[in-house]
Amino acid sequence: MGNIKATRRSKIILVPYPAQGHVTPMLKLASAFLSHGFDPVMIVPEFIHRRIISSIEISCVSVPDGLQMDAPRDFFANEKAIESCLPIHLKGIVHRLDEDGEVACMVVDLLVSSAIEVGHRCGVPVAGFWPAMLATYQLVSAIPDMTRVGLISDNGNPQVFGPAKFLHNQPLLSSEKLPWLIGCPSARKARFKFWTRTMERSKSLQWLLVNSFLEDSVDDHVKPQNGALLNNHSRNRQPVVFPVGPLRSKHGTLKNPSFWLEDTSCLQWLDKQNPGSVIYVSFGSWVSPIGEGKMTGLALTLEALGRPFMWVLGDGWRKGLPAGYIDRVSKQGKVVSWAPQMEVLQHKAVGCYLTHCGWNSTMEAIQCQKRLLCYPVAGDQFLNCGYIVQKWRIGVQINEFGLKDIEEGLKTVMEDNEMGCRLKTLYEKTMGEEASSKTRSTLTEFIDDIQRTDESAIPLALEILSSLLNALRFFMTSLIWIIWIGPRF
Ligand SMILES: O=c1ccn([C@@H]2O[C@H](COP(=O)(O)OP(=O)(O)O[C@H]3O[C@H](CO)[C@@H](O)[C@H](O)[C@H]3O)[C@@H](O)[C@H]2O)c(=O)[nH]1
Repeated sequence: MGNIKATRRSKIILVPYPAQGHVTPMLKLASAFLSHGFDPVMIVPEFIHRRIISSIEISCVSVPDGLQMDAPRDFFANEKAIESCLPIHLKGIVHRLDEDGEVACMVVDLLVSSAIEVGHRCGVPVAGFWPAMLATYQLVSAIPDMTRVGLISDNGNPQVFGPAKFLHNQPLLSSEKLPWLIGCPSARKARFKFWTRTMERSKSLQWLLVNSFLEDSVDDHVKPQNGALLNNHSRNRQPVVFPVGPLRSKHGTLKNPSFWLEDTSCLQWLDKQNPGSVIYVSFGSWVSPIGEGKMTGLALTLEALGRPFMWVLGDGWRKGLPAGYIDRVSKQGKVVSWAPQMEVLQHKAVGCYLTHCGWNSTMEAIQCQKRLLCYPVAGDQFLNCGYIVQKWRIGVQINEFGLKDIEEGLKTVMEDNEMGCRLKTLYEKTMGEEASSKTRSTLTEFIDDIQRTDESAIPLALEILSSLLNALRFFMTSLIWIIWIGPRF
């Protein structure tokens, strides 16, 4: 690969979805572009910009989202901001950054699909980004096929009931757990509409970078060359998929992209616990609270287990904790609002991780080789859980928070010696030396591709210019003929 700085197009604009689980992998991608010699520029709403700007070494531009600074930013508030407020501001930023034709490409999280259209309108090449598992992308991109064969209705409601294989080679998934089936019927309908619009817009993309490796789910794809995948499973046009994950941060460029202050006192607490004894509990950053009844049940069960536990509980999650609970369990359990999760998972005291199965947390657990107790809550988490439990067998699913349920789950994960071996094998397969080098070369392949597009754009531009000049010459000749020569006959 040539030196990018020596060429004109050195900027890559990255547009993440405004949530921690999306911004973190996008920053890791930005960091990878930086080490390839590009100047990555992240575009984030003001409320995120304020929180991360001092801790990252990637250029970051803030954009208004039209919401009050302290207003809740749930899925639908974000959707409104992305559809109505982002495009106009983003267009101005892209024009400014591309003033001298410096932008090589825009990388847009598929969940911010209005930005795809902005990129096209500004004449900048656009690549999509999928921060989660390839299998989930395949599942949502199969929506038209699923509707056509009657698996789901036109509104996304399942027409089959119970566990089913929605795509060949994927684990069983209950039809009620399809990624858009969240909340009341009108919310489900609105989410399904969001996904159909997202996938429709993504058809205009030439490339899709996925924060995932080749899971056992890609036989609907053919491999045209090296690491890239050409999706041929649907009649619909699809972008070429580049599995560039799981993305990991390069030291120095990403100190701490956390939206919230990390409570590092939990690390000293972990230092005092016996190796492999602690249950780490966290439901990520984006999941809505699971309800007061379930919270009470989980709190009492963790206490009754008599084992040390560390629990991440943001303010909104504390409703349902028994009165005085945190003080009462303080010898046995450490409760924090936000933790330095990677350091926690790397700690030898942590024996297993009770998780919501968010994709980033799943990859971090594999990286740190921690066994999983899975309690998926919404969206892609059920499919991720299917892979963890049915395919990779590195964890078990917990359906209830009763003492017996958790005790049995713990027994299974902690006493299964083979599970440790499977985790090690999976780590090697996904993040070992060979896997990392493959990931790097897949990213290089993508970069070569955008540069080829850039080079081929110059002859195309010259060709268009020459056609315009020919047309102009023809017009002028005709005009001269009409004005000067015509009247003489
Ligand atoms: O105390 C904490 C808790 C979490 N994290 C980090 O926050 C991220 C959480 O990401 P993830 O596990 O993917 O969960 P969510 O934040 O909930 O992510 C949303 O986005 C993901 C990527 O699309 C989806 O897989 C999830 O289902 C969706 O909820 C991870 O990097 C964690 O290390 C911390 O740093 N400290």
